[in-house]
Amino acid sequence: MRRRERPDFFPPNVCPINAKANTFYGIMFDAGSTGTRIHIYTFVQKSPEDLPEVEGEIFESVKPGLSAYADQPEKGAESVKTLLDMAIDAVPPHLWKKTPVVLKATAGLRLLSEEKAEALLSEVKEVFEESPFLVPEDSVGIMDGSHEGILAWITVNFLTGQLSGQNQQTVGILDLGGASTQITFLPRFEETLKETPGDFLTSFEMFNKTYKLYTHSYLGFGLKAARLATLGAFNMEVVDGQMFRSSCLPKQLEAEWHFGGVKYRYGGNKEGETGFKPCYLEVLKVVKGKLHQPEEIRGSSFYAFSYYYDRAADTNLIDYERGGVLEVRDFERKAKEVCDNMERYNSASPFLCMDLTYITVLLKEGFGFRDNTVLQLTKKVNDIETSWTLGATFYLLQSLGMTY
Ligand SMILES: Nc1nc2c(ncn2[C@@H]2O[C@H](COP(=O)(O)OP(=O)(O)O)[C@@H](O)[C@H]2O)c(=O)[nH]1
Ligand SMILES: [Ca+2]
Repeated sequence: MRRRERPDFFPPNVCPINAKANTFYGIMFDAGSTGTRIHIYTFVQKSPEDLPEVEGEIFESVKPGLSAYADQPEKGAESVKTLLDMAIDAVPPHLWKKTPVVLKATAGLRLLSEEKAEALLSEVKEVFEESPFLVPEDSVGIMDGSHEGILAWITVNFLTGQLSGQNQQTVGILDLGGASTQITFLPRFEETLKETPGDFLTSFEMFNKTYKLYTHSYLGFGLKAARLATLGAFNMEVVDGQMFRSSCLPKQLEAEWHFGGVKYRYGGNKEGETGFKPCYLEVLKVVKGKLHQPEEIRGSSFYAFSYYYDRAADTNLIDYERGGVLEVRDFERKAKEVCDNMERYNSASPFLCMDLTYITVLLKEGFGFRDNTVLQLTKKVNDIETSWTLGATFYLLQSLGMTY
C-alpha cells in the first residue's frame, strides 16, 4: 500500500490539529466527458439531529476527460492518480482509512463501447486500491443518468437551505454537460405527475425524507455532442478527410476538432448562408420533438450551471465569478448578436454562435420554457461547487452509515 510522509502543509480548514472529533471527509471524482475533477469535502456533524455541515471543499480538475483515453486506459488512470495525490495531502493521515473515495463517470463513458469503458474503470479501481483511503464496493463506475440530475438537485437545494426545516421551497435545476444534459425538479401539481412518462419520475430518499422528482438525462444533448449533431457528425463513422459544414460557423473557417477520441474536420458554409436564422433552423432539427415538455416548468424559475454558466459568462451576460440572473430571451438576444456578426467575434471560440443558438433552442423548443422564464446562473453557493458530486457524497456517506 502506498504511504506518504506526513505532509507539512494543510489548508487551515483541514489542518489535523483543528480537526474535531465530529469532522469527516469524503472524496468524489466526477469523470465528465470534457474533464476529470476531484472534490474533497470536509463535513462536520454538530449533532445527530442536524444535517451535516459542509465545512470546506477542495476542488481540482484535469483535461481531457477519461473517454479521451479510450485506447490508453493506463494513461487515463494516471490522470486520476495525479488528482488523488492531492487528497493525501488534504486529509489528515489518521482519517485516511475512514475516508471513502469514489469515481462516477457520466456521458463520455456512456458513449464508449462497454469494453473500452470497463478497461478504463478497472485501471482506475487499481489506483484506488493502492491508495490509503476507504474503497467501498462499486467505488468506480458509470452513473445512472437519472442519478446525475437528482444528486445535482440535492446539492443545490441543500446548499440553498431547502432540505432542512419546514417551509421547503425547492428549486429545479438544469445541467448542460459536454455529452448529456439534465433537467430535474420537484413537481408541485398533480397534473404533472399524471402526464409525465413513468421513467421520468424517481423517488429518492435523502436526510430521512422521500422526494418524488421529475428528472431526465438526455444522452447526446450535451453542448459538444450537440455541435456534432448540428454538423451531422454525431455517432457517424467518420471517413478520413470528411468535412462537416454549418451555417452556425464563420464562412471561411476550416479546422479540426477532437472529441471522445475521434478527430472531426469542420467548417463554415463557404458559399451558402450563415447567421442566426439559418443556424436556428439547423439546430432546431437536432432538438425538435426530442424532449419531453412538462407544462409546469413554463412558469417557474430554475438554477442553471455548467455550460449554461460558461457561455453566459463568456459573452458577459453574467459576471464570471458571481454569476447572475437571466431570462431565456437574453440567450436568444446574445445568439443573434454573435451569429449575425461572426467576424466581430472571431477571436472567441468559432462555436460561440452555434453554442448560444443551441442553448436558446434547447430551452425554448426543447424543454418548452417561455422567453421570460428566469434562470439563476450559479457556479457556487456558499463557496461550494454546484455539482452533483456533493449530493453523491451525501448518498455515499448515508449508504456507509457515516451519516443518517
Ligand atoms: N459548477 C461546476 N461546473 C462544473 C464542475 N465540473 C464540471 N463542470 C462544468 O461541466 C461542463 C462540462 O461537462 P462534463 O461534466 O465534462 O460533461 P458530461 O459528462 O456530459 O456531464 C463545463 O461547463 C464545466 O464547467 C463543477 O464541479 N462545478
Ligand atoms: Ca457533468
